[in-house]
Amino acid sequence: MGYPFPYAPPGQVIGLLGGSFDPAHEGHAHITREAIKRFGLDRVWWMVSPGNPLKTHGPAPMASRLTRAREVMQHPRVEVTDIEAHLGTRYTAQTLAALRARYPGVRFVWLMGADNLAQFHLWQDWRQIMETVPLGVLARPGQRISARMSHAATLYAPYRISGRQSQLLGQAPAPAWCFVNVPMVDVSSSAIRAAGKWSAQSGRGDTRP
Ligand SMILES: Nc1ncnc2c1ncn2[C@@H]1O[C@H](COP(=O)(O)OP(=O)(O)OP(=O)(O)O)[C@@H](O)[C@H]1O
Ligand SMILES: O=C(O)c1ccc[n+]([C@@H]2O[C@H](COP(=O)([O-])O)[C@@H](O)[C@H]2O)c1
Repeated sequence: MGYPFPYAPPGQVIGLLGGSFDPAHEGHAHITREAIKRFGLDRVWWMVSPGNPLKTHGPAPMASRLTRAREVMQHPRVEVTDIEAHLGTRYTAQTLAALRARYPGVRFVWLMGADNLAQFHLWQDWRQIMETVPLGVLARPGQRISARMSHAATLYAPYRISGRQSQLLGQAPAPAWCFVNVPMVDVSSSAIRAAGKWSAQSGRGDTRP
């Protein structure tokens, strides 16, 4: 399976980090490195989204976001992709169904920052996602409590793997989720945009801190 779909043999554990990446920043790179370590992942694929269904503003063009993401994330075990644009999917449940059909035997783990767990119950078919793939959640500044108190965390409390056992997540049958309290990096794409360091039209910008 070639471009735009990375190769993955059956048995590999692939972390998927979906995001707008508008623009990508050190917070994304940091949680990716932590996820590889803490969840014992073979690889991580960034999936630069054609557009988050819950966000009202349109993101910068895909090409600019991909270019920036590849500058920010350079790691031998990470691929930056625009898979969803090629699959024609926007909703995560649809993306996961398409990927599982294309990669039989590959184990996918959905990765997210704690802010996304707090909102997860608003996603389309979120319970189906939960019942299909393990979920790896990484701490984010100001979001640890809301994530822990969230609807998803409460409903699926019996399926939580403790942070100390995070290495089990990749092989765990769904539903399974794990919150890891990693060191936090206080950066967001919205703060970078608000500081005028990323132009939504062209995607060109200076994202140096
Ligand atoms: N600093 C961070 N710490 C932990 N997780 C993060 C951080 N930044 C982004 N993430 C996570 O990365 C994924 C993609 O995030 P996204 O591309 O929306 O960036 P963002 O900084 O959250 O953007 P915005 O500020 O526009 O909402 C999400 O799961 C999000 O929770
Ligand atoms: O499927 C959904 O309903 C859904 C709702 C909100 C967000 N998502 C996905 O969550 C990921 C993070 O989105 P974002 O915009 O917060 O970076 C990205 O892959 C989105 O497609 C998915």
